[in-house]
Amino acid sequence: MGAAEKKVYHAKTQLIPASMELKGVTKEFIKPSGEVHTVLRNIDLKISKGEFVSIVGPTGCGKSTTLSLIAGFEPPSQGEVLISGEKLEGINPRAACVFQTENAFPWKTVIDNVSLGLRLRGTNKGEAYKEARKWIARVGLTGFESHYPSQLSGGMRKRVALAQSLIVQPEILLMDESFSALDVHTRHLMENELLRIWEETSASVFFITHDLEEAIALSDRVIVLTAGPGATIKGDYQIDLPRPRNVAEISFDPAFMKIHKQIWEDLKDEVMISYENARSLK
Ligand SMILES: Nc1ncnc2c1ncn2[C@@H]1O[C@H](COP(=O)(O)OP(=O)(O)OP(=O)(O)O)[C@@H](O)[C@H]1O
Repeated sequence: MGAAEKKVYHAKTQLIPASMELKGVTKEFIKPSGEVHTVLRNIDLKISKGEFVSIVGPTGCGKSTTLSLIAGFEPPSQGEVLISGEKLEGINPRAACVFQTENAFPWKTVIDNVSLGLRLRGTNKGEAYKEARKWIARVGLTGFESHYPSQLSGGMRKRVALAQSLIVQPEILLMDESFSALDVHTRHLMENELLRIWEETSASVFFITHDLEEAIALSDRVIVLTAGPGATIKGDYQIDLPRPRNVAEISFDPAFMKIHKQIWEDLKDEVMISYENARSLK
């Protein structure tokens, strides 16, 4: 992205209302002992329409909890979650999720799995199948419409999961370690596939990963959470690497290495704190 374009991009993020926003969000859980466990403390985070934002942080710091708040699976204990400026109450209808585990129903064929979201929204079978075929083609699965998930590889099942989520044209795509179970080559293929499809849509993506390289390679911004309990945002990094990107190659770019070093300095400290906390509990 050139300097002029970058300026426009920043102006855009200021002018367009955030697609999703966490405003002063604290999340507490009650432990079985009755004790209050504060997971997130006073989080302020805005993600613009069309932005690709990844979140990294030590294990157990609250990344999935943040995703659950945006999805509306959990309400905040304090503060609010805004979706396109409106306070979220209950499940977020504008979001679709892709988790690490399989999304597809094993007893349904690829086309029935992919068309399901539209069928549940009342689209007739013919129309839903027509749209599903388009999405199956977009994720490179033409010819596999009648296969069952067990007849596909792990990477192909991830493609089904992507098509399943994207067919309903969500404004927000929530991804929780979606590719972490894949071998590195399939993972790079899927990451490139995701970027290609994302660039054709205006969806905002909130992506959880343990892998800092993956976060940088994919994202417009990388958020670093502190070690819990009571995690806060430690860093919010703009990733000004050119697009389109090839995730398998971008890590050789000197600009990539520079930002990686910078973010890792932040992340490393939190990983050490988390490790010390876990050791002191033993
Ligand atoms: N429903 C719940 N009830 C009680 N505690 C919970 C609940 N969900 C999450 N937690 C706690 O909140 C903390 C943060 O969990 P979360 O899964 O959000 O972390 P994470 O950063 O996604 O972890 P990981 O990197 O290991 O996937 C953990 O201590 C977890 O035990």
